[in-house]
Amino acid sequence: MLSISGAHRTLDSHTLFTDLDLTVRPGECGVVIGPNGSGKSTLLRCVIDDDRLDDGTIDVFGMAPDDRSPEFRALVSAETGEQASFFDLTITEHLQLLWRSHRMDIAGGAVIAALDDAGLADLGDRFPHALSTGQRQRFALCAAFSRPCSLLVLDEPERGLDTDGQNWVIDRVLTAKRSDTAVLLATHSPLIADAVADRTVELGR
Ligand SMILES: Nc1ncnc2c1ncn2[C@@H]1O[C@H](COP(=O)(O)OP(=O)(O)OP(=O)(O)O)[C@@H](O)[C@H]1O
Repeated sequence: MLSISGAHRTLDSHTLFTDLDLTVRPGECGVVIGPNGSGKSTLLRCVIDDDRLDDGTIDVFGMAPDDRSPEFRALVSAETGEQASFFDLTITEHLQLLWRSHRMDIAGGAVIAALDDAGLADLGDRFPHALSTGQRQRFALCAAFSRPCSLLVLDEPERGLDTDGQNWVIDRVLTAKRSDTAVLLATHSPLIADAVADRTVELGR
């Protein structure tokens, strides 16, 4: 379970959120909405230990956010638009590397099937820098969706995606929920929010 309690964060003397509580149980999706600059990414960054609350607590399946901890990183799969890539590895090789790190079986056609599911079946031999914006986003999400986790954190997964791509995101989030993954998602897409949210937090009000 993800439990955010009494969360407070001020940046440059501007309070982004205060006394914020949010609980997301396994199989549920918490959606964070609000205008540009309202603090959605900041909240998600606090959950994955890219930023720290000024006050309050975050509990991720019994752990405080700690990106130095292999146990914490095993719990959380995040796509926040800041993925680095190797210049000379194809997207298939990136996925194989990620899956090996999580002790997943890369034999057989599972990697190809995951790329196919993301609409990238014909692009497995491409380098990430040779993909379009939407294709790169599909690849980043494919990586986040395909590795095991207890909490999936997605920051504006709709970035660069066409309507088919947004429906794919919805499908993947609903699949994650069915497998008892907790999902925390920030979005500007009413299509995605309405389809997946069990509870919604609105920032900037
Ligand atoms: N590293 C930083 N240092 C100072 N201010 C920052 C930093 N990162 C973000 N901010 C500011 O914090 C506020 C919240 O930013 P954040 O990215 O969390 O908003 P957001 O709701 O995700 O916005 P968007 O919808 O545009 O993605 C903004 O005013 C932003 O300029």
